[in-house]
Amino acid sequence: MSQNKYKIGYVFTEKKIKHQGIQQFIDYSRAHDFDIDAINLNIPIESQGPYDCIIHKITDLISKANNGDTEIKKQVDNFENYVKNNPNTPVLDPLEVVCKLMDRITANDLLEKVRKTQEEKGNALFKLPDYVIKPLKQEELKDIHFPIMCKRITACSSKIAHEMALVPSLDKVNETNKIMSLSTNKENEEFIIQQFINHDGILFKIYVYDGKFKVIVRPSLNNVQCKDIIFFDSQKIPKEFKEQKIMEDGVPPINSFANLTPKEEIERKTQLLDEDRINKITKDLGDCLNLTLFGYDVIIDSVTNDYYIVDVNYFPAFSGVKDFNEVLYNAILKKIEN
Ligand SMILES: Nc1ncnc2c1ncn2[C@@H]1O[C@H](COP(=O)(O)OP(=O)(O)OP(=O)(O)O)[C@@H](O)[C@H]1O
Ligand SMILES: O=P(O)(O)O[C@H]1[C@H](OP(=O)(O)O)[C@@H](OP(=O)(O)O)[C@@H](O)[C@@H](O)[C@@H]1OP(=O)(O)O
Ligand SMILES: [Mg+2]
Repeated sequence: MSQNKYKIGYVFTEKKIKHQGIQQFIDYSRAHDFDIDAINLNIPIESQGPYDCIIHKITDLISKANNGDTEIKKQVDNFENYVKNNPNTPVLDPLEVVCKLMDRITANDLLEKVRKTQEEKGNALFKLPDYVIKPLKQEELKDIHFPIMCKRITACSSKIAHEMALVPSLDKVNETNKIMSLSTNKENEEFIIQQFINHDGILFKIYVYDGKFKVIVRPSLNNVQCKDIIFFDSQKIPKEFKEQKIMEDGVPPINSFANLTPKEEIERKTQLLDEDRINKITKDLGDCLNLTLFGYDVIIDSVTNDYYIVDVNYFPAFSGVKDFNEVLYNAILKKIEN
């Protein structure tokens, strides 16, 4: 090993590693003189270090440990103890901040803090959809304005975190509860009941990496157009737009997601996104979150053109971000050398 090689340890799930981006980052780092390898959480980390820096998306394991998996809890404890006992080893990103994004209430509170500070300075650049935390019972939601999005409080790192429903009206609430409770068996589970904002089916994913950002335009849920509940897995929303197909009767097919949106409509909506405003929002969020890697989702209201942030994630996929490897590599170097 050459003298100036830094030793980097990582903790990512196999799913995350298989993502081209992460494997490419590991290859890039090795080619640029990092001695980078997976940390084995089943044996003492001390015996594998010392590390110059650790990178991770350990939320998956934390989520399983919190749900009672004792073997995985030992792995998480191993990691947490190492971090605690080696305070001079930089961790990208600090666990206590990353964990704040694991439930939608805490994440929303952080977003609200940023929104409020902007408002107090007379410069409110985004809104958050109103929400309440309630069980899915008709009698509990009598005063709510429909349509609503129903999301679980847990935000990430499990299948159920991404199961959600768009509920068009109060009379569909009990039926929604029946279906949502199939995967948890919790009849009285509380959900985030969030105002659905019509946004013409276009979502802007903002990937933030070491202060830089990249906007990716994605299909989203169409404006509410039917009386049925739409159950979906948020990780299975189409990630690309396809050519619009006109059916034989000349009418385009109705679809829950806007992946068939005509090019002109995507362009019209995309022109509404002001990069300068996104730059300012990104900076304010970055100052509050203090994370090297995160992402957030913006939609633009069809009627008012207001910007809404509907989600914030730690270490999203960064697909389509061309200089990701280089920027992350340099961010790690900066952490080590400062
Ligand atoms: N309040 C809302 N109004 C309109 N559309 C919404 C709203 N909230 C979410 N959506 C749509 O549903 C999608 C999934 O919601 P959200 O991002 O909260 O799920 P998630 O499971 O946290 O996603 P991720 O995979 O990014 O972690 C959003 O990307 C957006 O297309
Ligand atoms: O699976 P994908 O490539 O879509 O990546 C998703 C990522 O999964 P990963 O951790 O395996 O990367 C998700 O993490 P968890 O919420 O499940 O923890 C979440 O951050 C999504 O926002 C990412 O979607 P994207 O940012 O691309 O829309
Ligand atoms: Mg999202």
